[in-house]
Amino acid sequence: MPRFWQEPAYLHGTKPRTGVLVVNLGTPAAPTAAALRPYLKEFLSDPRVVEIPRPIWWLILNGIILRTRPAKSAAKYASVWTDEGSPLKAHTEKQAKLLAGFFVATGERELMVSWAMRYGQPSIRSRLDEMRAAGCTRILVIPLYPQFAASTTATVMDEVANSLRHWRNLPEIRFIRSFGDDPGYIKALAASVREHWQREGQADRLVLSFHGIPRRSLDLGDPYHCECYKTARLLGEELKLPADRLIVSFQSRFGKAEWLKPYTQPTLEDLARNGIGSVDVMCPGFVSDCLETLEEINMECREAFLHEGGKRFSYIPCLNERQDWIEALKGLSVRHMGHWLTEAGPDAAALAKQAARAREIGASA
Ligand SMILES: C=CC1=C(C)c2cc3[nH]c(cc4nc(cc5[nH]c(cc1n2)c(C)c5CCC(=O)O)C(CCC(=O)O)=C4C)c(C)c3C=C
Ligand SMILES: [Fe+2]
Ligand SMILES: [Fe+2]
Repeated sequence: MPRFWQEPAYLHGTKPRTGVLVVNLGTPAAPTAAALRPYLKEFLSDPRVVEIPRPIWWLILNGIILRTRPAKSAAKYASVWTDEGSPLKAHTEKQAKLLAGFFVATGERELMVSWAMRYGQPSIRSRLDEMRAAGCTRILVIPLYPQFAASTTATVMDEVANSLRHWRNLPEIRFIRSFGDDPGYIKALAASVREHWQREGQADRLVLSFHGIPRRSLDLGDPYHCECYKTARLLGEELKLPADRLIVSFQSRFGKAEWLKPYTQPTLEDLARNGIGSVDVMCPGFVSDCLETLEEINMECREAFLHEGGKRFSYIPCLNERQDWIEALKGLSVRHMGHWLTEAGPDAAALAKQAARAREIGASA
């Protein structure tokens, strides 16, 4: 009988390899209209991102948006592009490498840490394939969105499931659903605010600007809005900041429909008009600086605030490569991996039996 079956190492009692995949939104390959078009097409074709019925949305997307937006967005991307490429990509890659370093430092050498983008490259599917080739039988997926939204976190879950449709022998999979109330994440945010205050002094208001979603998503039950407010409350408590000094707003409105309010830019303009001279602005819904923070907040919103009479606009960067944040990410990963770090695969015995049976009947396991 030909030996067309193969026993993987984990059937012989070796601890299975575990993969940790951090995933961010995605970004164009270059700050050009030609690179923006396929990125925006993939992103905005996702029915979780734009919920307008398909024939109508297809016409709007292809007939209007993909003709006009790529050039406009490319100019914005060009204003924040770095020698390392897109800021979002550069930060995500560094965060994954630092996380891997933390695991090596604490002796978890069997862990494979990788990063992917939900839209664009490197794709989730290609990274999962690499993990399979490396022998990972357990995979923890960490969408880098602190607050859950169907248009972000759930799309990562969709894409992981889609990718696994092409596998036969599936790994164990876990997702970190959200971490907007994780004490490590909140403490890292609070530390970055305190350090900023020490350097630059405290402004009249601390504005927390989160990425928006359509108002309709909230009405249909999306928990994102509540999770943003929870993060804001916990951060305010950690900073012992009186409630009237803290303002929550939502940025990056897309399209004509109503989105979560209050909108960030009009909020900042109102503050300036009402005599609030200085603001500290931070974006806790993004763990990596990107177009939406560096250009929309630190350029467009800064200009709008100063134009309306504001005196000092101070942007507090995202957590990026802060050590306390990477430690928080490690803590989150370890808690979610649970017994994976200490026990052999729970189904190793069952798989061994299955392989023996397959050998008996001459089938492929
Ligand atoms: C942090 C969470 C995010 C949510 C929620 C979100 C929802 C959402 N976004 C769009 C449309 C666009 N977003 C764009 C950029 C962008 N969005 C996020 C994060 C969230 N989006 C990030 C991190 C980025 C920056 C990417 C980068 O490369 O730096 C863009 C592209 C830029 C542009 O043309 O303006 C669009 C478009 C929708 C429709 C939506 C929810 C329904
Ligand atoms: Fe977005
Ligand atoms: Fe934007």
